[in-house]
Amino acid sequence: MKFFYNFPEVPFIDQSVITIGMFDGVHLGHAKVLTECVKIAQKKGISSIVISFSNHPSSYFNPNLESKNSLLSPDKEKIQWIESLGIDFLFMIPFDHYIAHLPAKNFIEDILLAKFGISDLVLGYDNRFGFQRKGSVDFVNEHYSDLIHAYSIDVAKLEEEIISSSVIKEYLVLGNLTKTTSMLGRNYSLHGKVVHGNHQGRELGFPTANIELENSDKLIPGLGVYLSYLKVDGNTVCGVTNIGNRPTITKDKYISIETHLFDFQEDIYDKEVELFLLEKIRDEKKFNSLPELIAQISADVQYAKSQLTKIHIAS
Ligand SMILES: Cc1cc2nc3c(=O)[nH]c(=O)nc-3n(C[C@H](O)[C@H](O)[C@H](O)COP(=O)(O)O)c2cc1C
Ligand SMILES: Nc1ncnc2c1ncn2[C@@H]1O[C@H](COP(=O)(O)OP(=O)(O)O)[C@@H](O)[C@H]1O
Repeated sequence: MKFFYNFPEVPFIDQSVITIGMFDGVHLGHAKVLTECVKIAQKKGISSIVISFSNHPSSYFNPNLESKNSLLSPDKEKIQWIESLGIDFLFMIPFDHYIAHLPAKNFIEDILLAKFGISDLVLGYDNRFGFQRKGSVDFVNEHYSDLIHAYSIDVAKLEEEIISSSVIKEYLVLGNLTKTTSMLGRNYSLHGKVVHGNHQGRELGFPTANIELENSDKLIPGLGVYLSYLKVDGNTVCGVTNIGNRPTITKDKYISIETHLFDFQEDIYDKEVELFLLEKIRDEKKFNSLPELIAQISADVQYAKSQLTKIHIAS
């Protein structure tokens, strides 16, 4: 797959199937839409194109609502997941004044037709595009049916609940990894680098790899202790992760993400890692003494190890 951060200046291709959307998280609902694009493209022998945005439309309309603007999948991850579904071209354009005010008619005529020779448009059940969200399957069928076949993809649900990026974000904030995993179709993960902490973990008997996130826009799940595994140097190592401000030791203002890895003694400072979260074990707590914190972490480790006997983690 090839990806670009701007629309091409000149006509790019003469026939294509296109979908448009933020696709944050590339969850199972998104996968249905993207897979349909690939299917149509293969059947017709044409290219599949995704038009997405490098910033969330909500960050344009509500720039101050930071929590709402965090992403399940910043660019790098979005590119990876969209590519894995077989899409040919991804355009991640800034959601700016021009895009926000571009009427659906111009979106279709100046971009979809002029630059990409669109023959098929696939949209999710509630997907809209163009100024005031006027662009839809009905709009295309009404005005452009001689040029474009427009398809709407059925809503994807999990146990009667609509799968959506905002619902997944809510589950992550609540620490519900079971729902998150089922809606994403994979484990939620955080990319980052192992950095130095206060070097206290070792003294407590539980060294922790402190992870600095690669992307500050990435949504951090709710504070607490999680059953998890870490990919480092091509190896998969299980452990327990604390996400929080460590009220027992020092109430940090910032949130730290730190993982104690099982049966592991290596120095992994400065390594690039991917941390996968499987299950929330408990909320973070302020203990009255260090021995109480240590006893609780021991219990967390014991519980996590017993859970790990019941699940398979692909290496
Ligand atoms: C599994 C696990 C659970 C933890 N739970 C708590 C907690 O409930 N409350 C707390 O204040 N700190 C908690 N911590 C954080 C420890 O206080 C932290 O690991 C210690 O401050 C070492 O930090 P360092 O890596 O910067 O040296 C937890 C850490 C781990 C690994
Ligand atoms: N079992 C382990 N789990 C996590 N990190 C480990 C482990 N064994 C060794 N390490 C290394 O030790 C570091 C953590 O030690 P710690 O005393 O908690 O220091 P820091 O406060 O800098 O994180 C990790 O970053 C990693 O390089």
